[in-house]
Amino acid sequence: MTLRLHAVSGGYGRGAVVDGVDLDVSRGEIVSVLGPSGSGKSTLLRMIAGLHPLTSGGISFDGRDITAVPTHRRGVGLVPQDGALFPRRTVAGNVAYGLPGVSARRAASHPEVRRLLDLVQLSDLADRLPHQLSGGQRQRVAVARALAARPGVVLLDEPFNALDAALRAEVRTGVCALLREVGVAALLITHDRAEAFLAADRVAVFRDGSIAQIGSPGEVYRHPVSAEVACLTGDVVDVPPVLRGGAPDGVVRPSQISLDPKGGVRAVVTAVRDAGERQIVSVRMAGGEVLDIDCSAFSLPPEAGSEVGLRLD
Ligand SMILES: Nc1ncnc2c1ncn2[C@@H]1O[C@H](COP(=O)(O)OP(=O)(O)OP(=O)(O)O)[C@@H](O)[C@H]1O
Repeated sequence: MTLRLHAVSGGYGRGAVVDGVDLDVSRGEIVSVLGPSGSGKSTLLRMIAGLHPLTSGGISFDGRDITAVPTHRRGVGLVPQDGALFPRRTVAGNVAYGLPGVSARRAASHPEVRRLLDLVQLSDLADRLPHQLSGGQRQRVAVARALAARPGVVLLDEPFNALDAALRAEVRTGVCALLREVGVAALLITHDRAEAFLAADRVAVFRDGSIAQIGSPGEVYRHPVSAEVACLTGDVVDVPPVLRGGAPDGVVRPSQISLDPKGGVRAVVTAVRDAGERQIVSVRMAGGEVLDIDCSAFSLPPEAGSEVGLRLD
C-alpha cells in the first residue's frame, strides 16, 4: 500500500545531508517536499531511487524492503528537472526506454507505448524528436517514460521549473491528476510554495536534512510548528500586541488582517499600491508600527491619509 521511509540517513562523506527521515506515502497520494536550496531534498529522492546509498535506516514498498534492491528493480520512476529526454530518440522511443525488450524503432506501434502516450495526450507526436516539442510536452514525455515500467512510486524533482507560469499550472494539474489516476505513491520536490500546496495531498517541509513538519496544506499553512516553518511556507507579518488582542503569540499571515469598516484597531493609511491581482494598503498604527494589508484587486481601497480599522481573523 505504501512507500515507507524509516529513519533514513545519508550524505557525502562526513555529516548527514539527510538525517533520520521517517515518511509514509500511500498509493494515489502526492506528497510535496518543500525546503530551501541545499536542504537535502534531491539527495533524499536519489536515495529512494537507489541512486545514493543510505548510511542507516530503511526503505520499503508494499511491505517489501527495497533498501538494497538495485535501482532498475525497485519499481521507482524518476522525473528529473529538465525531463532529461534522449535527444536522438523520438517521443515513442523515449517512452519505450522504460520498457524492457521494446526497440526504439518499433516503439510507436507498441501497445504499451501507445497507451502511455494516450495517457499524457501525446499520441499525435509519437514520431517527433524532443527538440521539436514544447517544454510542457517534453515534461509529459518524461512522465510517460517514468510510468512505463509500471512503478509503484514516482519521484518528481522540480519537474515544472522550465515552464512559464501558465503552462506550469496546466502541466502540473494534468500530471498530478494522472499520478492519482494511475495510483502511484508520488513525491514532488518543489521550491515553489504555491505549487507545494496546490499539487499535493500533504506537504513535507524539509529543513537541514529532516522533516520539520508534515501535514495537509491547510494544517501546515495555518498551524506551522515554528516561525521557521511559517517563513518557509508563506509570508508572515509582525503584528503589534494591540492588534493581536488576547490572541497568543504566533505566526500571522498577511491574509489574516483585514480592514474593518465598523471598528477594529485604528490606523492611518499611508499609501495604496495597485499590484494588479491585489492592492496593498500600507497603514501606520498609533504606536508607529507600519503594516501592509492585502486587499482584493476589486475592492475600493481607502484613500491615503484616511483613518481605517484593522481586524485580525
Ligand atoms: N555529489 C555531491 N557531493 C558532495 N556534496 C553534495 C553532492 N550533492 C549534493 N551535495 C551537498 O548536499 C547538500 C544537499 O544537496 P541537495 O542537492 O540534496 O539539496 P536540495 O535541497 O535538493 O537543493 P536544491 O533545492 O538547490 O536542488 C548540499 O549542501 C550540497 O552541496
